[in-house]
Amino acid sequence: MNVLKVSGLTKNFGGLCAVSNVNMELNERELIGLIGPNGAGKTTLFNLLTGVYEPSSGKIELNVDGNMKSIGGLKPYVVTAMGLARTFQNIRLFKSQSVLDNVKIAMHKNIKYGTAAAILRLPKFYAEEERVQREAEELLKVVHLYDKKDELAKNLPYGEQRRLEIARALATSPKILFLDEPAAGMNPQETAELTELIHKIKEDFNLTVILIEHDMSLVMTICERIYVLDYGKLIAHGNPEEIKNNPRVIEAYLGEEI
Ligand SMILES: Nc1ncnc2c1ncn2[C@@H]1O[C@H](COP(=O)(O)OP(=O)(O)OP(=O)(O)O)[C@@H](O)[C@H]1O
Repeated sequence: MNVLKVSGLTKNFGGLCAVSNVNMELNERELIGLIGPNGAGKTTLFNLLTGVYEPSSGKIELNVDGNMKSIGGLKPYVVTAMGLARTFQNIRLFKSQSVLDNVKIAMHKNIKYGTAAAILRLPKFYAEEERVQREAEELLKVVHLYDKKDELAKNLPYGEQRRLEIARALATSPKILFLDEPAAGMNPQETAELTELIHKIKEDFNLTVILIEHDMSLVMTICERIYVLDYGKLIAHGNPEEIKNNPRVIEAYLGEEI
């Protein structure tokens, strides 16, 4: 079943067509790769799908309880509340907050007490705070950061900051998780661990995952389907074997390395 459907999606920046007439379908519990050379339009496509940019034209539809609803042009916080969560190419954390607080802040949309309960410190407030604390700690265990929960985010090594971003995205209870270059800056050992982690969270949280990545070992290991962008246009789509052997993709992006 489609969870997200993209038809004729286009984004122009002045005279530049960064995303051009893209069609794409994401199914339930799929792990999808989005690859292509620098400047191909991958991040722009993520920005369109997650409400950061308004499309110049085309349609983005999300499956909401079995009905496809148009979400193109909705604000990022609305799209997040509908179940789309993402991480960014440039890590965005509250650097001077603790690791645990970073996750708790991301859970705010799920907090179920009102302002009065918070000001008056009603029992509901404490019960809810306890639940948030417990769930945030569980998420930190999932991304193997529980031992670092009291450290400031800025003091974590780069690879751990990327995992914390994933925990923050999971804290919004997504249906679809968008990961923008999750392995950037990681060494091969960290990349291998991340590959396993992404696969595990997809299974455990029943997620559809779409990731932008230049590390082909990660992409070819875990992605079931891959879309390839070049100069804003989709030039190929298929399983890893088909993509590795596609002459157009080899010419535009992969070269002889795969
Ligand atoms: N806000 C913007 N205003 C103008 N041009 C933009 C804007 N954002 C992106 N572009 C241009 O759109 C094109 C696609 O950029 P984008 O960042 O989406 O590519 P990418 O495939 O994610 O690249 P990379 O792999 O280097 O991250 C580039 O030519 C870029 O310069």
